[in-house]
Amino acid sequence: MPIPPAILTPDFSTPTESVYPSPLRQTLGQSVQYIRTSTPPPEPKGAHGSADVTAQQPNGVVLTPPPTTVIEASKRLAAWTAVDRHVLPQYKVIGIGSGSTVPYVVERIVAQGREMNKDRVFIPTSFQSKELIVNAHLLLGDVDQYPIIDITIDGADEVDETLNCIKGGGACHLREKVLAEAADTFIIVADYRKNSDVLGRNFKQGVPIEVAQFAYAKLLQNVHLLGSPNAVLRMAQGKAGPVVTDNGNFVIDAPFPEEMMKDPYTLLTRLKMLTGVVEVGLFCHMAKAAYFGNQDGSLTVKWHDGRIERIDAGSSPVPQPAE
Ligand SMILES: O=C(CO)[C@H](O)[C@H](O)COP(=O)(O)O
Repeated sequence: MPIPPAILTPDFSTPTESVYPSPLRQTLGQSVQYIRTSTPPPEPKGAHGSADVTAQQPNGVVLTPPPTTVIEASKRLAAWTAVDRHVLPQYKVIGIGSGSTVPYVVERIVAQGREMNKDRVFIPTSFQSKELIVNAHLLLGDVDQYPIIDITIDGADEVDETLNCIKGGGACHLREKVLAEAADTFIIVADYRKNSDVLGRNFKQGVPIEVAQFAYAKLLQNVHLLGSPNAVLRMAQGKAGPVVTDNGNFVIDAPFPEEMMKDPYTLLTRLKMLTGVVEVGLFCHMAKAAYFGNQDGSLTVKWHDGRIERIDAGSSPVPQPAE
């Protein structure tokens, strides 16, 4: 096919610096009212949590709407405390997870100030977190530019007593796992509903398994045989057909019996051996700590070495580094 004449004209072939278009979105430091996200709005009823925190920035800019429910307040408490303790000034490459808790992480990072953030780069785990980063006017990078990350902070669907997690409720677990693995420090933030002893007790929908599209029917059969007879292909809402991930794959949700969930590492390795599986939403022994905001405004922090820390209501966020 002949090349259209417009492409051959000199103006189009060699743009110089002065002819590059300016970005359509504002750059770091310009004012913004809200971080826009695809996160659903907080549930309408329920009391405020006792988290005594506001989203007000020093310059008066409000970045996310204040939580209107205990659950939202708990998410924010966990996110803010984890950022205060773990996102240290010397950290320059920061992985941003996905889900409804992560906007509070970004909000708190923005509150560290323009000076602190101006030479940091932020790596997204999904379309959603890319939007969060761009809308907060932070510098966007990718894991292929920055395969070593100082810290990644992410949500979770459920966390057990030894910090194994189910992730992938938002179908982002492939990129989330890559960024968790690439990070020197991986921190989980969540509300109290995610704090569990055994995976699958609270999050009943099953282990999310991202699979190549053409292999899904065969994989469903295999996952049934492996011990999850009720495994299903995740269907989209607002679209006919299955959920398609940011990577163009399908997701199978596979609930397994508690006996199998008590040993998530064995289950993970068995699932990963199935041909056509791209990634499994079981994160085993990856997190350094998990922060849970509680209903009463306190926090529970589970550490990788088995320690469980309690932070009383009203004493957090406290900017005391834990490492
Ligand atoms: O794994 C995820 C997305 O794939 C999320 O981190 C997980 O679903 C938790 O989300 P939320 O913060 O909304 O509870």
